[in-house]
Amino acid sequence: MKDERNVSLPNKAERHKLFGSVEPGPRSKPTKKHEMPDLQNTKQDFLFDIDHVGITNVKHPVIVNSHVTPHVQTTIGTFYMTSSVNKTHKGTNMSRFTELLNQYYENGELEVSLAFLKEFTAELSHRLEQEETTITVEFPWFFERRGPDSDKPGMNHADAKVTVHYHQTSGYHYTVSLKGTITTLCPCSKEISEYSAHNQRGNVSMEAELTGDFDETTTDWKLALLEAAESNASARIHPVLKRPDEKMVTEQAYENPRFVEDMVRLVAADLYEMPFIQKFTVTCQNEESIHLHDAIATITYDKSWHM
Ligand SMILES: Nc1nc2c(ncn2[C@@H]2O[C@H](COP(=O)(O)OP(=O)(O)OP(=O)(O)O)[C@@H](O)[C@H]2O)c(=O)[nH]1
Repeated sequence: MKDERNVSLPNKAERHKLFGSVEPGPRSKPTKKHEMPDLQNTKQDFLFDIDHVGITNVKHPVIVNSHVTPHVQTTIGTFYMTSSVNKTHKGTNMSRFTELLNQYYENGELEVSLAFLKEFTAELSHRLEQEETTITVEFPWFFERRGPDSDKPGMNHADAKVTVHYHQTSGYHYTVSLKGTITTLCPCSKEISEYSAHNQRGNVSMEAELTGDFDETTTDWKLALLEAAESNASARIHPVLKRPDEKMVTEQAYENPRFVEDMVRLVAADLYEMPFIQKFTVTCQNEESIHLHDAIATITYDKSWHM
């Protein structure tokens, strides 16, 4: 009996034609770079200066250094790279962003440090002949976490983000962010219930503007922000917990109940005490275990308000 599933295939070129591919049409435009019009470099009055123009959502392998284990990690960075454009220029030269990124990568220098990003933004500003450049890199940061009793290790992670803004006359400006995860136990539930208290996974997001003299060789900003969130939580999150560990974190959470309001105020106090932070925003969002909705609280504070 004939097998209906057997088909007689035309070759690949014929298949492409079958599905709509056509022969190339006549070519009239130049193919050599020096003969091509360079629209983005047109100079005339284009009405407005542009604050930021460039490329975003660029994924690239990067190296992250950390003051805790693992000290060096390769991860994926998502880049946002822009320059200013003066109103006398039509546009920026977008190929130069990824061209420079690749150049640093090939030289083995593509690490997410303030030192690297300072060099990158200044070089980009020079190559684009523009006054200001901004680079933001978002990346997952991994850190080892051990069980509180068993000392068994595992890997946790937090979402990190760093922005360096360069201006040819006023210099550099740094902003860092970290979103970490914690346990919170509800103080109200503990107070009113005969037994137990509901608890939840809380997400603490911190964004901080660093002072110009911040020294990344002595302070790991990722670790400082993580500690601000975790040390004020009902309990830390762990990848590996044996029963004695589980008992410890459960009891610790019961002894340290926190509302979202408590969390943002306690984290704000720690960030306020860090001399290398100029301004910060902290948000705590709890994935409530007794609701479908989340609870949320935010504080923004600028130390210059009270100078
Ligand atoms: N300015 C601008 N460029 C765009 C836009 N959309 C795409 N392009 C990019 O234009 C780039 C090519 O322009 P340039 O980077 O100036 O290329 P080029 O002139 O050959 O490069 P240089 O010799 O370095 O000046 C490509 O990388 C495209 O991605 C846009 O909206 N604005």
